[in-house]
Amino acid sequence: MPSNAAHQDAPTHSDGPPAVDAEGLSLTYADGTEAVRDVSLTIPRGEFFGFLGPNGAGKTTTIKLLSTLLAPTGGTARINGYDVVDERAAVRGTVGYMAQHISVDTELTARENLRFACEAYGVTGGDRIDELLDLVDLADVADTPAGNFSGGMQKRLDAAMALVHDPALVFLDEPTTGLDPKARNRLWDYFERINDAGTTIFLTTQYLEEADALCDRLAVIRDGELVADDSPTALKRRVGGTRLTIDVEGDEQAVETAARVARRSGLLTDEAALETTADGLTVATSAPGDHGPDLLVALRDAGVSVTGFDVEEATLDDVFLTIADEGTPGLDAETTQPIAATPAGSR
Ligand SMILES: Nc1ncnc2c1ncn2[C@@H]1O[C@H](COP(=O)(O)OP(=O)(O)OP(=O)(O)O)[C@@H](O)[C@H]1O
Repeated sequence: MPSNAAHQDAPTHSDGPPAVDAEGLSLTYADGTEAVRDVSLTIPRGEFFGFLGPNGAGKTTTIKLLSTLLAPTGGTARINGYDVVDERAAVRGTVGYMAQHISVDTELTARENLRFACEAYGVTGGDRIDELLDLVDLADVADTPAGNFSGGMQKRLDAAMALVHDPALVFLDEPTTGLDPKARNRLWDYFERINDAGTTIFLTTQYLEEADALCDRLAVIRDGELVADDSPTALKRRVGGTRLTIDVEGDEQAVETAARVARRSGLLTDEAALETTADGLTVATSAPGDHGPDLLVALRDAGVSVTGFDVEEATLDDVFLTIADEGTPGLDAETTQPIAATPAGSR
């Protein structure tokens, strides 16, 4: 536990005020760049929250505002109940920050790096170090210089260093960029373990697959403004959720017959979008279970011969691409600006 008195006020990570409660948060840099504009966001304790957006959208600036590294030029934010301007020390006692760039000292061993982080946070007692080494699977190499570690091991050590004071909320700024899939998967496990233990996680990532696998909720920022805020499933539903593809035997007329049967079957809910293709039909729907099998039976009963059937789940990539192509259909009624497709490149 941290020595910080403010943190000790919070009985457990799951109790108390929201982890993040921001209202109209804004930051304009000295050169006039409006990096964060009027961002309002509430993150309940214990949530695994994903913050997405293209390069330069304002993700890191938002994290810096929420972790008190920058002071807002507008709006307010409370972190675990503490104000980011008036109670900076208290906020810092309740948050951990894993920055984009690895901050481990490669000359020091894993244990020495953690000891150093403990000193920086004023944390006493060695138990926490062993616990963290175990948690990130570095106990066996605790006394090896971090310079001998792989990139993934250094990232794991870096993450452990952000946790020495047992923060209620941890910011992970693109923690897996540049790692191979195996190392990334290991870090995912670790982040899930931290979250399962009650720590709120605020993750920025360039990998939509990562956001999809880990996050309870996602917000998307573009040009400093929030343009979407929902669960991954809800975001996918809003761009069609699942796509059924049904191929039928015969010519254009057979396809038209199939479409007519499907429309009249009473099986398609209002939100389902049916389109004809050269080979048959596609149905974009958020409730595939309600349509698929019964629809096939209805077609067969009407004498339509089905030659192929496929079900494809929408991905977050579809969400991003749809937003880029069409503006922000259904994502946020008040939004006027589309966001770009998956951000590429790294710092
Ligand atoms: N110190 C600074 N002074 C002026 N402008 C800045 C400064 N830091 C960042 N910016 C600008 O603010 C905007 C938001 O930058 P920020 O780093 O928050 O974006 P980001 O979403 O984290 O991007 P990335 O994915 O590339 O890390 C960008 O236009 C960036 O160029």
